[in-house]
Amino acid sequence: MTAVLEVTNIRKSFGGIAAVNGVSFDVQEGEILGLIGPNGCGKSTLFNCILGQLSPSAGEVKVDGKVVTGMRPSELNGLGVSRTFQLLQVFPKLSVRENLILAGQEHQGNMLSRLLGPSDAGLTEAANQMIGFFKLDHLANEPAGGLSYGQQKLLDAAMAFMGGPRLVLLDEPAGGVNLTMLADLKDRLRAINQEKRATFVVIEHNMEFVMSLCTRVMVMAEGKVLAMGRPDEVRANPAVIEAYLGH
Ligand SMILES: Nc1ncnc2c1ncn2[C@@H]1O[C@H](COP(=O)(O)OP(=O)(O)OP(=O)(O)O)[C@@H](O)[C@H]1O
Repeated sequence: MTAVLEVTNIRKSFGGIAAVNGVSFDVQEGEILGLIGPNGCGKSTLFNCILGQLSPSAGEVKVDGKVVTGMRPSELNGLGVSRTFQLLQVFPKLSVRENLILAGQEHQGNMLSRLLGPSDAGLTEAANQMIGFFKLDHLANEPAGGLSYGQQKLLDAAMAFMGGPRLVLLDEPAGGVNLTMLADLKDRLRAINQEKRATFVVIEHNMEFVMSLCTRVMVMAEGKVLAMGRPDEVRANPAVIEAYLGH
């Protein structure tokens, strides 16, 4: 079976600092891989190297067996790779539905259809489905800026799933989200993973969220992989406890 994502020996240095120092892992179809580690250990840099925001100093990235190292984010979108950022990417003045339509257009990456096609690019139905799926029906016509922070994070996650991506990289989806919304977010991510067979990689500092959502967890420390395994294995790993969980 071919992995959806294969990362081999990725390195990225900034000046003299090796932010990512030889990281290899793969993610199988339908998996939810958690990526944890202390601040500054290289998680975001690794994401950015996989997603074309940064070009790695060395190493290779494959999606569905195809080498994509150094591809631009828009090209990766075309291959069904999507992401969220640590900071919200919603447009506050646009409604929830309009934000979803815009995200869908971006994933289509086709400027010509954006300019020449219908104004919703034929995406209203897909946006409505996503609104239903993420239980945002009562907010569909509200400007995103009027939503609570947790609701905006839910919308931000929903936007990454427009266009039915094969692989989604989520950067701190639970950051700053209150407990009630956290349960909703986890529930929705689980459901979309199961129903759409979407594969995720999730960077997250909320340990309870990661351990209960993910099928496997990778721990990074100082630019390297410290541990990889099922949540219970990682929790019990003495090196992980020493480097991270214990603090
Ligand atoms: N553009 C950059 N220029 C110089 N150094 C950088 C740059 N981006 C990241 N770094 C450095 O690379 C290292 C890894 O940072 P990175 O943001 O990837 O860590 P992280 O694990 O995502 O941290 P956090 O959990 O705080 O988001 C840090 O030492 C950081 O200061």
